[in-house]
Amino acid sequence: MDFLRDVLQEYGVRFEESQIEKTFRYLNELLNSPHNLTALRSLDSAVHKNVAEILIPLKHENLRGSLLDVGSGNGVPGLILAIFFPELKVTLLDSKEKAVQFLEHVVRKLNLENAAVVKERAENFSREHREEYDYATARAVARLNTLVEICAPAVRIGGKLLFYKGPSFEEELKEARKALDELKVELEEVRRYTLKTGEQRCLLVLRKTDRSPEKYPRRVGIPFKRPLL
Ligand SMILES: C[S@@+](CC[C@H](N)C(=O)[O-])C[C@H]1O[C@@H](n2cnc3c(N)ncnc32)[C@H](O)[C@@H]1O
Repeated sequence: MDFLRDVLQEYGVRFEESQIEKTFRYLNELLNSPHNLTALRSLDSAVHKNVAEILIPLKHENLRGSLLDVGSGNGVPGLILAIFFPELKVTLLDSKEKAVQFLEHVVRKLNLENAAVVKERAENFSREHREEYDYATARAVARLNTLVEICAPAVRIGGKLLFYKGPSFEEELKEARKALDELKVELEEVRRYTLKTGEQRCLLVLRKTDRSPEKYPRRVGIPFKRPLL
């Protein structure tokens, strides 16, 4: 736990002791999970990539309201955000059974009252929950044009989409022009940062400016197979 505390302090992330304890329990569950839900094998890299990477670009914010994490998988970023922003109500969405089982197990073990797990495809969920959420988040789920299509319809006008990306984000932004335009989303800010591991990361902050047309998202699989270009 000291290592986790030290790393977050080095990055200037503020925390309470109970959040460190919950995060440590989560990381242990993840690294010992029989479901093989992470490529990370050491606590060291998990602290940087699954915790610090998520909190660094949000360290000056106090997120509150409702948040939909699309393709939560091993719980990143949704579970971490639920731990560090207790005033957020987080929906952890994934379509895979083994991810959902793991997420439900961790939510129960950590007694995380502000997180709920849903097994569904994002294309269906966003269509059924139009304009409901203050935030949508995702990491390592799809390219930006696909993400915008499957996430934006669930976000309210004025709400934000927060996407964690690597150095290829500029190319993805160019490719997503049509998707942003069609789904009524604008790029607000790019928060770039470097992890102590040397990796360059960024958080794309986008804002929804108007209702997304009813025809989006298209049916399951199409935003991935035929992304808006
Ligand atoms: C590579 S994992 C990333 C997990 C986590 N977000 C992270 O950053 O480590 C991608 C996850 O997205 C989920 N996923 C992909 N497409 C999806 C969709 N259309 N609807 C719901 N979940 C989806 C997959 O089941 C998988 O668990």
